[in-house]
Amino acid sequence: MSSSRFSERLYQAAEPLWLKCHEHPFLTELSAGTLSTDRFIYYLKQDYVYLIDYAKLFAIGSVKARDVQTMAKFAELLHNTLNVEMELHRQYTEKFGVSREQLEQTVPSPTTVAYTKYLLDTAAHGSLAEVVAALLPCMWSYCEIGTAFAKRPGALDHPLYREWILMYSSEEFGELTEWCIGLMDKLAEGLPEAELSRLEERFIVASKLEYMFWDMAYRLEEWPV
Ligand SMILES: Cc1ncc(C[n+]2csc(CCO)c2C)c(N)n1
Repeated sequence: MSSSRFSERLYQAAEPLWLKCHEHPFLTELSAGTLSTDRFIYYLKQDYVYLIDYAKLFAIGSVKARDVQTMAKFAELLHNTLNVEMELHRQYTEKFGVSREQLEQTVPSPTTVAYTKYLLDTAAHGSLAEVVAALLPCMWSYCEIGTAFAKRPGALDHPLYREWILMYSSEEFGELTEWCIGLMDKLAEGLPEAELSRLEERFIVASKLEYMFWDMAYRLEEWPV
């Protein structure tokens, strides 16, 4: 990756935050197969309602796109989120006796509200480039986590966490992430520094919210009142 690419600047700015995610006990325990199931179920339920809002971001990306190819790619991502990623969550939670209705009725925690509303605010008020900057850490960081975990000895042997790791380390998911990174670079081309730093801010805030999401799940966060 050439250093002139805007995505490289984003990566460097977010790297310390992403490393903190890799070191978070939720993820180190997940990759070691020792994460408690109550934490994992809590995460899946919160992530399910998170993904409902996140999917809307792809729909809005499709609306804001300037060409049919980009529209189609966002539609593919929307389809993938609703039917592949959320299906994994439905299958996982079914094993623990949580129905689809219960999943959909999950009360979003404070961190889930913060993250999803931040994304939807970007979609409502931002340019297509801002939307892509805000959604990219979610895809890119999961791709990095999935790929790193798949290489760890024994990580794929765990009967519960295997499917999760396989999904995020899959080739198809890697290609979708690469496409989003490429789109970010294309949209950033020729923009003035003031605009670029606005994009960087969206990317960094979303990266911080990614960290907070892992932490929320580990703490089984509840509303204080
Ligand atoms: C908090 C949180 N952040 C990122 C993802 C990962 N993710 C969300 S949408 C999407 C793209 C295609 O479905 C991916 C990879 C998640 N599940 N939950």
